Amino acid sequence: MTTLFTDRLWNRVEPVWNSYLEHPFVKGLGDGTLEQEKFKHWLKQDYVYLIDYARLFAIGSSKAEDLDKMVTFAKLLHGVLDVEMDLHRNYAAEFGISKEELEATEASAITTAYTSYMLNLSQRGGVENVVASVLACEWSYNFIGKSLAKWPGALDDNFYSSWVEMYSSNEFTELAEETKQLMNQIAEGKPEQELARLEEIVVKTSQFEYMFWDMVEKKEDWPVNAE
Ligand SMILES: Cc1ncc(C[n+]2csc(CCO)c2C)c(N)n1
Repeated sequence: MTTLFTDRLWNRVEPVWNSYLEHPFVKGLGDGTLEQEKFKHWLKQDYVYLIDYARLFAIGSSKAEDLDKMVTFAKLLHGVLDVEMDLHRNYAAEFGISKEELEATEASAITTAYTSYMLNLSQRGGVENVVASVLACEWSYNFIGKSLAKWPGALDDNFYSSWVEMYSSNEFTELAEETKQLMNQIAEGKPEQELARLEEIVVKTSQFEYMFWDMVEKKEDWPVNAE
């Protein structure tokens, strides 16, 4: 039996992703104790992150070599803009933050570095770079959601239960599975050197995911106030 490329990736990223579950921000989401000011920082930074993230799918759609892949990217694009970002808009409304205010958030240093890394790779390469760039984000949130959903009380009604519900939902599991399948299709027949290069992208984006959790935990923006 041949191993899937995503199984090989899993072996590399598992230790990094397990570290997310030990991170105070993620633990706070799971046990419902996360400080709301920290969550607000995540909400705003993640909103502007998702705007650039959505562009990645648009790039993927334009670079797709067949209609099937074009449709997959378009579906993923819709998933970000109309499903995932609705979660953010709903939470923002509870905080009294408008859509416009969310959208006007200035991206922090880490948000900028992370989205610029993915956009640069996706603009330079073909669909393989796009899929390698988006994979860890989607799959790791689903991994976190499903892990937290097993924690006692995580799905009981608390401020963060809809977060856990959304990222562990069947709909998001399917989106992550679809992206994994796409990665496996694209990896098929590629030489080892190319597979190793794509693997590095998934490892780096997984590291960026950790940095993002840490940035929101510390409510970081930019290191020096230049107002
Ligand atoms: C920093 C950061 N990383 C990953 C996600 C999760 N995510 C991004 S796109 C997508 C799939 C379709 O919307 C998912 C699950 C996030 N929100 N923020």
